[in-house]
Amino acid sequence: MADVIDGKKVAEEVVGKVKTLSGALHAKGASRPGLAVVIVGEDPASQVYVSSKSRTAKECGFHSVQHTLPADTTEDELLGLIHDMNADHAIHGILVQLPLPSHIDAGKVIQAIAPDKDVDGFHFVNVGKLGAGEMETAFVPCTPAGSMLLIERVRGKDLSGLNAVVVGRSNIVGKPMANLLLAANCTVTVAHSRTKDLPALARTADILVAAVGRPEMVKGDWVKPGATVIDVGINRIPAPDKGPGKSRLVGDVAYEGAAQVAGAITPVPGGVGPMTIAMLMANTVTSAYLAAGLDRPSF
Ligand SMILES: NC(=O)C1=CN([C@@H]2O[C@H](COP(=O)(O)OP(=O)(O)OC[C@H]3O[C@@H](n4cnc5c(N)ncnc54)[C@H](OP(=O)(O)O)[C@@H]3O)[C@@H](O)[C@H]2O)C=CC1
Ligand SMILES: Nc1nc(=O)c2c([nH]1)NC[C@@H]1CN(c3ccc(C(=O)N[C@@H](CCC(=O)O)C(=O)O)cc3)C=[N+]21
Repeated sequence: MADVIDGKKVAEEVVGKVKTLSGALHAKGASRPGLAVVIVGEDPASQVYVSSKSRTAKECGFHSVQHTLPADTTEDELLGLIHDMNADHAIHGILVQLPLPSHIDAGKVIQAIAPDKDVDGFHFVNVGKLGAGEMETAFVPCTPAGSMLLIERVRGKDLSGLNAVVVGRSNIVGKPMANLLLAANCTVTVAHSRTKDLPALARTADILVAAVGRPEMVKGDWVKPGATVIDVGINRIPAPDKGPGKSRLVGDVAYEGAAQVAGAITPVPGGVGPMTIAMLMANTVTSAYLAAGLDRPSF
């Protein structure tokens, strides 16, 4: 049976480190890290994540601001808010919760965030820095960054020569994940909906990352014995066994089968999800250190 990678525990360790760094910044006379989270509309799933982000930010000793805007907020109003936060010295990190309502151009909004406050790592400046290996000043997207920390916990920091397969090529997970693994000297293959014979490809992976958004798609017989399996998927599916109208959270990996074969595997919940929030805090404290002219902390 695979080792279960406890993302909740590693996330708590990261948050503990952020707390210490945040306190040290205060002791140096610099302003404490400030994180602003913006949510447009009433999507209940988004609200759960957003309140969890705000709670963790406060736990880290951050100045934490949450803007909950009505669903009919115009693009110009949102751009105006971002403009103000870009100029606000108390704010070191800006996160606009995705998805946005369809009348707002999400791409335009993301590119309006100052790159040095873009703690999601979605701005083209940060995308480019990651692609070019400029890691000293880049903000790396939180989910792939957190997944890398989990992989390093299992395999150590030297991943040289390992075969990595990333299933999914989104800008927020798949592509940055592939870039991080490449920067760590893995041989990386990125799979997507047009990939031929995905099960056979997946079986070549020493490190298999599933970021597809399809509940339990990756089966046990897709997994190479001993592989490290990182399940990024967060899918809420009906669970009539728990009662009428009840639901359950599952990943993109069929956990029971995969855990029979893998060397180590992340559970859902309690795997990558908590790491995403922890890395948001890490990016925000990093932004505050860089704004204060201090060395970049490492995680
Ligand atoms: N744990 C966390 O903190 C986070 C979790 N997530 C979760 O991760 C998952 C992925 O998110 P995200 O990257 O935003 O999703 P997207 O929908 O943006 O991307 C999904 C990717 O999977 C590919 N894909 C879809 N179907 C198949 C298939 N049958 N075979 C192979 N590839 C396929 C798509 O291919 P193509 O490009 O060809 O369409 C696409 O590249 C979701 O479950 C999401 O909820 C997301 C962000 C954070
Ligand atoms: N600008 C932006 N940045 C994001 O990082 C971003 C976003 N928009 N939109 C939505 C996705 C999704 N996301 C998650 C964060 C934490 C958990 C998480 O903590 N999950 C818990 C379970 C939570 C539950 O029970 O629902 C776990 O996996 O254990 C999941 C998903 C961040 N996202």
